[in-house]
Amino acid sequence: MLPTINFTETEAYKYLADHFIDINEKSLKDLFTEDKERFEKFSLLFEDILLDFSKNRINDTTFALLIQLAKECKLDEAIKAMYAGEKINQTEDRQVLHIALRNQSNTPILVDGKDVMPEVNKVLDKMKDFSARIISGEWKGYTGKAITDVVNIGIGGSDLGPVMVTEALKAYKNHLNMHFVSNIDGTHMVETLKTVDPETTLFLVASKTFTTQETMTNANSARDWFLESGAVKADIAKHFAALSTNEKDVTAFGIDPENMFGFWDWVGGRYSLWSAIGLPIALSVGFDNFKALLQGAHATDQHFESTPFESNIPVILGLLGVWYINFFGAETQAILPYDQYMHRFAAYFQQGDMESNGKHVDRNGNEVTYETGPVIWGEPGTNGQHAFYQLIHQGTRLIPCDFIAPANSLNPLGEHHPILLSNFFAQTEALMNGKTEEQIVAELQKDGKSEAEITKLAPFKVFEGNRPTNSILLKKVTPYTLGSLIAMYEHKIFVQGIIWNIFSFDQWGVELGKQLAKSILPELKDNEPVSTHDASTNGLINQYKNWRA
Ligand SMILES: O=P(O)(O)OC[C@H]1O[C@H](O)[C@H](O)[C@@H](O)[C@@H]1O
Repeated sequence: MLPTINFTETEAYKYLADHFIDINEKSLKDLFTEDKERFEKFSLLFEDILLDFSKNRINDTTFALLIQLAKECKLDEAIKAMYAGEKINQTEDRQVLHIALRNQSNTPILVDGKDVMPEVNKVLDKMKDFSARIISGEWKGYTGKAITDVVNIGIGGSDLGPVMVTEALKAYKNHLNMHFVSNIDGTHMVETLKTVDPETTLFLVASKTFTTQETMTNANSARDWFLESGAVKADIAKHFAALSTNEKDVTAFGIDPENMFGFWDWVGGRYSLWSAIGLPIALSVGFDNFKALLQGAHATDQHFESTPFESNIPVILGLLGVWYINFFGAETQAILPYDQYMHRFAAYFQQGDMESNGKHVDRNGNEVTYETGPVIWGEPGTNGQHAFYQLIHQGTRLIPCDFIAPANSLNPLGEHHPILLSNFFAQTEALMNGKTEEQIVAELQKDGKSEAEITKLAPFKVFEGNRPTNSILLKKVTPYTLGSLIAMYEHKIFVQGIIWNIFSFDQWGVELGKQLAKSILPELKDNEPVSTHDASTNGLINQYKNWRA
């Protein structure tokens, strides 16, 4: 069982609330002037990842109080409970053991007294064997040709992780063409099928439950398309595999259980890329790279489990988020990777974070009296700079940003990478220091502007600065480093969920819309006007019925 402490009633919270008044007066610039050791104190090197959190609105006292907050909220007990396989997903009565999927040390992890590692390793071995046969061309389609294209059909956690990682690791990719169909919008499937050949395409039906409406509808359409190509039912075994926990429905769909890659209900959908759901990753970059991804995540898991909070990266990232959300009133968190390959990283953590911590009821079942999970958003640099950074620099909201960049490019092309990184360094510096009115005036005077022009323009050109950022510098984007980085963000989400006293591993909030869609679907069959809903919904449905061809 997880502790159920209201963090706003802790000693640390009360001190932090007072201390916030002091810190809120201070500029980051002053904090750097006051403390020459600031970078050394507030940065951590973990293997090939440097986290610099010195450009945050904290000082020694803030840091100590945040650590105290984590301790008072019994974060240590919560971490132990997760690693020990306790059923910390209490509303679904399940363990939370994505750490077992990447437990490369292979130490026993018990679920209801039974070590899960032999099963985990069995599926990994099956993935290894299967991916090798597909990649080498030994596996043949129904007309004897090797597989050239893989279409993953899944949504949410059965899509976003594999998409994000296969994109992030594109530089390590083999000849297989990867496609991902998630949306129920027929366009997604139709446009994908236009580019593939049934004789050389492998479909992966990825669904933890194997009941998700979008995925099952897409999978049925893919199977129909395949059978219309001249293939017969028996050929399905050569072109369809399932990544699921639900063997019964996989078999009913017509997929050979031999082609089923299983996982378990103690793997949350948004934490499942390390399981059989990661098969598209293993196919795209080879199993050794997939294993390296797991190893990187495992290294973070060990760090998170055993490092004192003061130098524990996920703990620090989580606490900084709490500091901004609950004391400064920040509503969002931007994730800004300066790496084109990582262009889906923020989208991935939109599900990871917002589905986990978008909760308004605490672990006692009471309405919370404080803010919880932030809105996660972001785009790769430098594109974002030319789009929304204006608001980050000069808008009215405080937006904590994580800047992520690799020191080495996987595509060194002329001066591109130094230019990219100069922007990465410049942005956090600009956000911190801003630009004062005196600096602006001096600049305008130098440009020969008149006093009248200077007075008119200066206020618009001031940057108040003092905007907090984390910088995460990676030596290079490798499968291992990426695995470590993803796991850091996962555990950060866990830390925040514990502090906020919410359940991070259920997702009841996605159910209502699904239920209503199911009851509306039969109403769309005929052209009779509906009157069973509110006026707005009736009006929309009836206009749709009028307009549809
Ligand atoms: O893998 P599936 O069972 O098809 O689920 C796919 C997705 O569906 C749901 O809407 C959940 O909110 C997600 O957490 C999940 O990842």
